[in-house]
Amino acid sequence: MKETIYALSSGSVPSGVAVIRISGPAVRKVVSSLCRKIPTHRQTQLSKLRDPQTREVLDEALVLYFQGPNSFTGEDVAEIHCHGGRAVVAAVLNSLAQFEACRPAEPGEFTRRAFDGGRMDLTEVEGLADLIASETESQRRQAVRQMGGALGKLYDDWRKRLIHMRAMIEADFDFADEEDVPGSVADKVWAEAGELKAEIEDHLVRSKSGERLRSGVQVVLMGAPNAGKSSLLNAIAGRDVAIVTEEAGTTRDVIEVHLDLVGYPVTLVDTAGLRKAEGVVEQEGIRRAEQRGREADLILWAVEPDGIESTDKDGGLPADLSTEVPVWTVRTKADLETPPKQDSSGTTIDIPASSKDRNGVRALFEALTCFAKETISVSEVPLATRSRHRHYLNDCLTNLEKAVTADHLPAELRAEDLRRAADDLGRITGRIDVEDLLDVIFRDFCIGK
Ligand SMILES: Nc1nc2c(ncn2[C@@H]2O[C@H](COP(=O)(O)OP(=O)(O)OP(=O)(O)O)[C@@H](O)[C@H]2O)c(=O)[nH]1
Repeated sequence: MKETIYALSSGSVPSGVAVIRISGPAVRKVVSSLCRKIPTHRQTQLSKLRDPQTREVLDEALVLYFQGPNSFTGEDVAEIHCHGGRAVVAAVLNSLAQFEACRPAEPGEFTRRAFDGGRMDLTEVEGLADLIASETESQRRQAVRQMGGALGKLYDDWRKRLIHMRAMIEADFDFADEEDVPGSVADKVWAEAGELKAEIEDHLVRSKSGERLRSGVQVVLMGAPNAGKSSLLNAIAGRDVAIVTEEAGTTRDVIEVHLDLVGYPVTLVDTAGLRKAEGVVEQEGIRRAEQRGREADLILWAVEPDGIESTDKDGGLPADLSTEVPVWTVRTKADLETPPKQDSSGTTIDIPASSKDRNGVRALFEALTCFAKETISVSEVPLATRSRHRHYLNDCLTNLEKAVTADHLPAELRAEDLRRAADDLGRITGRIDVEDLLDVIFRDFCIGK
């Protein structure tokens, strides 16, 4: 018999209220032992919780019961909303441990059971994980939509269309010898497959912003040592995230700060100053800095005013970076500029900013907010949000392309490519062999979810 699992599902204790969740076939037995009476399906019941052996009262709690399959996991589920004191929670968990059929849940195990029971597809599971991890308003909105099944439905619809196309082609060659089946069925199918391919391509292009919304727009601060990068990071973040000293080469590793710019997520990254470094640690820091620069959506290139001698000016922005990634020049330490320079009105954005008197920091903040908005452009249509989705969508496109263009090949082979394309979409929603993926996906969940 399947084990019944339990876990503290609310945050860390102590807290006002703690929620302990139980799921599995022994739920009715456990609940009736702890609080005598099982609540009506989906209704709350105020109960005295008692130790199953000693019958000592542990707490007075609200208990909810969801009869399977109409529950989150699809199994019988109970939730105990008790007081969130450490001793209370420990006592309730200890009581649950006394039942032979019960054991503590693994991270994400409730959701895993919901997936195994067909209550959620994989994109919904990922949406739920994203919702729990969401830090900004726009991330929350996207996650809610995905958790509600919008993305999974899109892929399921596409998959059904492909399955239908394949059925039409197979019917066409089954009846190829019969004269009354019009030969144009196949032509129509290949035209439809071409249309679907264009839809998926369009979806992939727009989904770049879905992925960015999930992970945050990557803005990387680069420049010579001592140019004022860490100070700028701290000034934009409004707190001391990075260490600032007068010594060149202070920042050795990559430092990240997650910002919520009016609802848009931005990851601002401080990096080691670029110069011809001698030491192994600094060289590695510079290698990491350049790597992050390559993955960036935007580089903020920090440049000190002329005449300041603190900077090693022998390292520049590598040429491949300045051509591949948009670069804004930020003239740091603007308070030291004499006389202050005028804003340049060239094609590159040039922003003077002083971390000391904060002049220009506001303007930089606003420019970054606009950049994040443009990069993310929150959309009402569902977008792919993970590289995993992108990977299978690309596989699907490759198979569709083969099917559509191979008009010199027998229809059986082309129909097989349609099947492969449908399977690729099935892998995104978890309808097709994804066993090896599940551990990776559920590993990100916390215990109790
Ligand atoms: N006057 C003035 N000094 C600044 C400003 N920003 C930074 N500094 C000073 O410049 C020095 C270097 O600043 P950091 O922010 O550590 O520079 P960095 O580019 O991160 O340096 P590395 O980590 O060595 O690459 C420190 O002494 C700061 O106090 C500024 O806006 N105005």
